[in-house]
Amino acid sequence: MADTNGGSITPLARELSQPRLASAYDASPTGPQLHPCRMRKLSSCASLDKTEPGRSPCAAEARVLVLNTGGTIGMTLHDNVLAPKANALVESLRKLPILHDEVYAQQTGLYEYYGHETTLVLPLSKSKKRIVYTILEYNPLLDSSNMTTEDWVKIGKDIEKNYESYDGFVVLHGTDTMAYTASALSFMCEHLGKPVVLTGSQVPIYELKNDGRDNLLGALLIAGQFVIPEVCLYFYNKLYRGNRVTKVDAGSFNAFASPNLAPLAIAEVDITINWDTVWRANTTAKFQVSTQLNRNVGLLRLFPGITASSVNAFLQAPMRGVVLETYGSGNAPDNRPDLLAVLKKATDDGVIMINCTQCLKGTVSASYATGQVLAEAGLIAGGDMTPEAALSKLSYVLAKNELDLSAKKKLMAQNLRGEMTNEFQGSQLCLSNSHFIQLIAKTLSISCREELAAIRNALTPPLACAAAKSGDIEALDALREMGSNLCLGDYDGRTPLHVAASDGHLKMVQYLLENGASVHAKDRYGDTPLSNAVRFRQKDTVKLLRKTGAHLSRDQLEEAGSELCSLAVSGDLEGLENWSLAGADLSKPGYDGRTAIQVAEAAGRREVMAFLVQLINNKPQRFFGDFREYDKYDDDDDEGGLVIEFTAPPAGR
Ligand SMILES: NC(=O)C[C@H](N)C(=O)O
Repeated sequence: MADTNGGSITPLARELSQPRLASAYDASPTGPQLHPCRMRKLSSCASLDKTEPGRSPCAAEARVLVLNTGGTIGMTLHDNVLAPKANALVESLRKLPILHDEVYAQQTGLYEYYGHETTLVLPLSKSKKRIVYTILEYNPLLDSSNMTTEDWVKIGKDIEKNYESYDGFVVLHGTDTMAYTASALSFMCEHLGKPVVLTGSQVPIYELKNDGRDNLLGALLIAGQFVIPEVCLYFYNKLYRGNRVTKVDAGSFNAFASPNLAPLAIAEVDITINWDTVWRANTTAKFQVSTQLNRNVGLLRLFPGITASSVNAFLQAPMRGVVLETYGSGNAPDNRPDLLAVLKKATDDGVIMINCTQCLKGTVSASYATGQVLAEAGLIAGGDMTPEAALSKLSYVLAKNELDLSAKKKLMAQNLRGEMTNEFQGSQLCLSNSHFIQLIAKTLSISCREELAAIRNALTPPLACAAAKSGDIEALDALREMGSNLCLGDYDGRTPLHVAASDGHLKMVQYLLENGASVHAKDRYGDTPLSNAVRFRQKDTVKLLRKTGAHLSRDQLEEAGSELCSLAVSGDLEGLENWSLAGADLSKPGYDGRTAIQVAEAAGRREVMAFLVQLINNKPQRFFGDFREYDKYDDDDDEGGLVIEFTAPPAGR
């Protein structure tokens, strides 16, 4: 097994690991040639950072897909009213130097490489990243007041379709119903591992003084640089969890609030991510979008004197789910038997009703008799959920036809995507209070909270990586219980999952995936846990990561052709199999235009050709050796009639 160099791949080790394969391939009869794409990337990326000899050429480029659904950000005045203007946004962004670097685009052949006119690139970010973004404009563009559940489904499907090609997603959207869309998408996106950031503006981006440029820039910087596996909303320098926001101001740039959850990030001089609050992945399942939504849901706001008959009319079929907006901490009149009877009848008939407060901030609690009556009428306490979140959650849960009514009710009471605060939260032991950190702080004479947090953030990722390296799940569990975030990277951006994947600690990989680790984390070299597992030939880990939705990046897929050719020349079947399991296209040409099969043929490696044919035909990939060639292979046969028969591998292999 390859030496993983302590779980952390130094530039030197990386350089040392390449030449054997590169030279074998370069020794091919036609000699080395540079693929045009690679030439572009090498020259462009070299100009970014010449000081890191082993850095993957494109580690510093991230890709973001922008779905432009409409909203004020792209509106212009027609007959004195604002309305969306089609086909105008890309051209005006292209002229804004803070949102597009034309020189870089030209010098690096960006347009030819990405093949479309709607791709732009941000100037170099503070952390030396290039964010390349492609805008997909919807037709028609909508004022968000015109949006329906069909539009949520379209956005969800577009994210799903493009998921593997981008590092993150930005959704441009009107502010009026943005909180509803953000909430709905948060539930629809199951096992999300990448950032989806909704944003828009209060003033069109075409106007002299507007908030659209800053909002779009901030959303792009976050979506391109941080693996925040959540549907978020970015507005006026703050990143919020999408299902926690509500629009609170129609006339200010500061239009949104997240009353019951602190922002996930604040973008001031620097972008500061509050990693303690960011939702952590806990799954080994692949990302998917659930597009089934039940439209028979509604919001009903209590007011003094509301009549039982109007409530009764509202609750009639086909209504299946209702959010009742109640007073204070979830209260309703307990002296109105007529009203309570109507509510009870509806829940008895199978309508799911959620109790949410009308207050902007706070939670539904069982402290008053006036609240108790609603529980008795069969309503489910909605905790501190916003009505927008509760409504879209109902729509999502009610559409799960495989579940019975009680399972649906159970889901409604559960925290699915961080939309409600768990009761036990807050009592969690925090690492900043732990003895270990306290001791270090004392030794260093540190007492202020910020410095304590800085120590914790600096110390825990390397500790977690060390535990992952030694396969010590107990130590990781202790770190996790103390509140540390197992998806954070060390000084090289390497996360515990990178380390465990490199070493093939399968149980550890499984544990990490179930406890917040992201399969999409990239280290400073652009490597992901999957690319590490491939490099170190950890076949079972490759399989598990793939099952969890890990995939090679566009650049890794591009470069795979040359890598496969090198492996083919050296007869490295195990290496080829690992690339194949990781999703590489085995018929991808290398840098001189030949495929691995052609290179194997030129090198006289028939066993490799046979193996590749078997992999390409998707036959069971179970052997590294014994097969017998059925020699109909004819070098002169231009039709390429390759026929190879395999014997069963010997027992016990
Ligand atoms: N600021 C905005 O975007 C408001 C606009 N009416 C919309 O929601 O589309």
